[in-house]
Amino acid sequence: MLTLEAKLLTADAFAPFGDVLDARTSASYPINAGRTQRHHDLAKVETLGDNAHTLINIFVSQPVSLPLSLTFLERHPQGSQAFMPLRQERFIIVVAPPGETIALDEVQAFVTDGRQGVNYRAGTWHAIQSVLEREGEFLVVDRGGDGNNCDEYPLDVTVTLAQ
Ligand SMILES: NC(=O)N[C@@H](O)C(=O)O
Ligand code: NI
Repeated sequence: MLTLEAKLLTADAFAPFGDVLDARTSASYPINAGRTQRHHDLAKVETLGDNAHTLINIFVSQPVSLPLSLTFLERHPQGSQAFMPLRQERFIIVVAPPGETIALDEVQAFVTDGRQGVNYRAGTWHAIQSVLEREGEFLVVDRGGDGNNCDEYPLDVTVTLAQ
């Protein structure tokens, strides 16, 4: 059993796994006669394989309780997957670098602050959507197309919040 304390999410710490989406820290430029700031091209959407195309989805998730017990991580070998909260929900992230196996010492846990989203790059091992405290509504951008795009890796992980 692997026990992890979730750290506050930062772009640097998350860099091996993908991108952090955050309008407070990303560059932007004015459009629409200055009425809008465009935070442009924040993450790389990957859609690989036959008939690959981008999906725009909304996930409505029920909250998880802490400590969070996981029995597997999953990956999407043919595409990235982005989660952006629509109502400033916080969520737990558990990730491991892409690869055919997962080294326990490479598994990391994070918690978002409500204004952050993430984009898992293709192949990054991750826990399924785990929103905290209340029902969460997330814009999700990921890959549609032919073939399998979801592998599971059995792994027992318990996650708490760092005090
Ligand atoms: N299965 C699905 O669409 N969602 C998962 O990939 C997830 O990361 O929540
Ligand atoms: Ni996923």
